[in-house]
Amino acid sequence: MPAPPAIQLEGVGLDFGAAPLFRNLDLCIGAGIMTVLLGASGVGKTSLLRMLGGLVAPDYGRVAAADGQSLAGRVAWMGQQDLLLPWATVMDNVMLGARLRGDRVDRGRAGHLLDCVGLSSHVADLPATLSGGMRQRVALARVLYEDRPVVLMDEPFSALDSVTRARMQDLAGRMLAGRTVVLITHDPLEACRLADRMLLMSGHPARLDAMDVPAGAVPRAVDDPGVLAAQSMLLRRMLQ
Ligand SMILES: Nc1ncnc2c1ncn2[C@@H]1O[C@H](COP(=O)(O)OP(=O)(O)OP(=O)(O)O)[C@@H](O)[C@H]1O
Repeated sequence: MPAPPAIQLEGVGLDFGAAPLFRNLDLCIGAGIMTVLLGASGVGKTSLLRMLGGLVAPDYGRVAAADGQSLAGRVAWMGQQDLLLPWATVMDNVMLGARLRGDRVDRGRAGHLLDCVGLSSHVADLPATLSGGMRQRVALARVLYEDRPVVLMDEPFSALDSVTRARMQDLAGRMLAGRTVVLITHDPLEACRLADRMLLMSGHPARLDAMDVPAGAVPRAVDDPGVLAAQSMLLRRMLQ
């Protein structure tokens, strides 16, 4: 994998209608680490992620990789909607990006990733036959298959039951290590397990405050005392 870049936002402003969502925002998304974004609904987390991925252009300022190269082709995206093609099998959905680019597909690797997300018996199924949580796991396998240095994830585990969610956090924490990852979540435990850096967004226009991160390598254990203490502090802060 090519070296993962840092991503720099300089003087970024974004307006939707009259209300400014961002004004003069300066932020560096660290290279090769997992940055977790938290904040109330509607504060602008998805909009920030979309700017990082080049899906929305800022009204002011610039968003660019710190290595000076284009971000195009270096980003894998996992949105709130799984965006699975309804007429393609689970296996074909995982390899969709490669097919669309005309790259050689690797069924062995796709099968291995589907095994990792617990869907090895569903490779030939169509998405409509899966539950919401299973579809989310297909989308996770697809992001992992893309093998990109930058990975942007918008509430990737929101539809999962708590046991499967903990397993997918472990998998994502291990398999995305060393990449530049930005993950949005509403779940303080998820944030404390996965964050190398944690940012809490609040206000209009939005500001970003760095929160303390528990010690230890990602993914941290669900019952790690440092994780549990940080989780309750974070929840208290989010309630304010
Ligand atoms: N394309 C758009 N056109 C107009 N307004 C938009 C657009 N996209 C987002 N907004 C508005 O910008 C604000 C922030 O939306 P955004 O989806 O970024 O919030 P969020 O923090 O990710 O929320 P959630 O946690 O509910 O997903 C909201 O008020 C939303 O209505």
